[in-house]
Amino acid sequence: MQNSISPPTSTRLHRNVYEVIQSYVQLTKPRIIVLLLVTTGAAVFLASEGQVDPVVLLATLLGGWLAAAAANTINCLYDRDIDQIMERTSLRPLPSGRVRVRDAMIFAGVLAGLSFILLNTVTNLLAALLAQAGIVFYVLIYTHWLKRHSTQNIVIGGAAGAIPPLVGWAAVTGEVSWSAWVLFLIIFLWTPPHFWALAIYIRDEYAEVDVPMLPVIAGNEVTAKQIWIYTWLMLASTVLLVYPLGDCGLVYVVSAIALSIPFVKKAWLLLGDCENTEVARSLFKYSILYMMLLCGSMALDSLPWAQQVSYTVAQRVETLLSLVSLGA
Ligand code: HEM
Ligand SMILES: CC(C)=CCC/C(C)=C/CC/C(C)=C/COP(=O)(O)OP(=O)(O)O
Repeated sequence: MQNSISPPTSTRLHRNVYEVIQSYVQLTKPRIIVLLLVTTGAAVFLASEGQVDPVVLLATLLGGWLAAAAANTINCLYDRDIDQIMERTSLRPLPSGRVRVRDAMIFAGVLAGLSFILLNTVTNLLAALLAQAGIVFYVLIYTHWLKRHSTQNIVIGGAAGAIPPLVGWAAVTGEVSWSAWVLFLIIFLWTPPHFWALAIYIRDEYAEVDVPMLPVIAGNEVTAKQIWIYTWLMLASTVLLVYPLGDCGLVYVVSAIALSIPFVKKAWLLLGDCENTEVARSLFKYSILYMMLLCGSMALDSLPWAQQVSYTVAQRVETLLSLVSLGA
């Protein structure tokens, strides 16, 4: 007989199924994947020059999601010892025992395999191999080799997080052009301000588990200076899509300039007040919004109406300049 206080068996079963699914989803670090996919999507739009094939777009996003989910699951497996100690990560599915190690391994293998099959079948081999390279780089170079051994861990290891746009570009064109490498460069240079801002306000947690993040070893002042330098390098790299590559036009230019102002302001504030964790938190949060909107502006800019706007404005400017030079 059913106990009058406990919920009926079917409700409990539903709750259990829901909790299991939730645990596996958490293992993939889903919120981070959203932004990785936004960068992939931007590459698909740019490479398609306004003629996006919805099947390619969907397959690339799904394949990219599967690969990133596999990479994050393996990272959770590898780091479960330190994740158990850090407050921020202690409730993750592996340290809290909600998912078994063996099951997580199988899950990661299945995700990686499905990613390869999907990308290779619907797009091409290069895109599939690049996604697998992203997993290998993130797991071996970042998680295994650098994370616990170098203050430059996220600079070099951060290259893994810059691979998704290469996957997107390759999925559309079958190759990786200069424009794809510029997208890679933008995300590569964005990663230090993104992560070190966070590392400044959770420095003690990393110190507790002996992970040599820059603020732990070199202090906040050095980290804030590095953030300042990388911010400018990253902003300079965003120009390359306009000149010399000519991939983006007016919508992107206006957005990139507007979005860069708060970035510089927050990095500047941190430079002057590097112990202020609220400023660091605000820069970390803004770095995410910045990348999301910058990629959105690239996608918008690739659409025919935006190309038309850029063309019309360029023509008017040219006419104006020739009138000015005639008058001079
Ligand atoms: C080595 C490079 C990177 C490191 C070490 C890093 C590290 C982190 C960490 C520790 C967090 C906090 C996660 C948490 O609270 O559990 C975070 C959040 C986040 N990261 Fe990164 N990150 C890197 C690169 C990237 C890249 C390339 C992207 C996407 C393009 C990205 C997107 C995000 C997003 C969207 C969040 C917020 C997640 C949330 O709202 O919970 N990160 N990052
Ligand atoms: C193409 C492809 C599949 C590329 C892989 C891209 C990828 C999964 C990037 C993740 C970057 C990231 C969130 C690092 C944080 O790891 P962490 O271990 O420092 O974070 P934690 O302390 O929160 O665990």
